[in-house]
Amino acid sequence: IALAACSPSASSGGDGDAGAGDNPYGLITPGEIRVASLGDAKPYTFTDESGEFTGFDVELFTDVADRIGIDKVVFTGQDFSGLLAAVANGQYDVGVAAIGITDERKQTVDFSDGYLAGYLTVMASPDSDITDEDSLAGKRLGVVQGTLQEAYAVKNFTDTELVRFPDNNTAIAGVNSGSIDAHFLDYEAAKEYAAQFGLENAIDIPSFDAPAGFAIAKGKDEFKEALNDALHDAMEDGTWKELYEKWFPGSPMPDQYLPSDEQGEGE
Ligand SMILES: NC(=O)CC[C@H](NC[C@@]1(O)OC[C@@H](O)[C@@H](O)[C@@H]1O)C(=O)O
Repeated sequence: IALAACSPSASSGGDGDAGAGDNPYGLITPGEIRVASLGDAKPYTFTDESGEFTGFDVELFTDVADRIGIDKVVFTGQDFSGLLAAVANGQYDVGVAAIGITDERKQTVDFSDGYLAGYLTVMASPDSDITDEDSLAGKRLGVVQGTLQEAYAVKNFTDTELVRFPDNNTAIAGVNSGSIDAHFLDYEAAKEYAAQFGLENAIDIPSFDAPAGFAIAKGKDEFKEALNDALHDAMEDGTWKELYEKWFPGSPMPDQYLPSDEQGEGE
């Protein structure tokens, strides 16, 4: 992968340099944000029938970008396994794809504050006998390479044969064809596939300790701080809540991202 010829922050030099003024966030192309995303992680990030990127994460990030004065946001689909490296080496300004914040990933990239805490889901066909983690022993379980699901399964499902896929679509095709017994993916994406193929959630595992965040290259503190301020504004004025209800109707809503005067109320 050709490293970015010269990262804009290098070319814009230190403070006071005219360059820093027109590219304070060290963007690859001033005035435009290049986003590494996924095409098939509906309803978080996906391409709709017209090929446009959309979904909860896409609309939240686009709102945040607008708040920091950047209205040109270009999304590109990637395999998840290569996404963080592509952000770290300057091919993209940010990664947006329900990317859970973990210490291990923080060795490669920096993250914004968290914006979505939910569940990891093992999904299988209705006639499967998978009902809990123990019943996965001896089974073939799909995981998308590089995901938290892969790391969790390696650590916890030691008697299960893991089959790695580049993306959810190919893994779900594996479940439907019977070549694997179940697939391990994100809760809301599982709900979409359940509706589409009559598959079911067999196990839901909380991932509240690894909320999704926007991934950016290390050392871009001005960009990170601007994203965080805008993200918190979007939570405080109810934009986050509106998008959550639009894209995850009926799902339990974590209250830490609601306007402060709505926090602490019932579930
Ligand atoms: N887009 C993907 O396939 C990402 C899969 C996986 N997402 C986990 C997660 O960020 O999904 C959104 C929320 O539920 C988070 O709590 C969760 O850790 C990961 O970060 O590895």
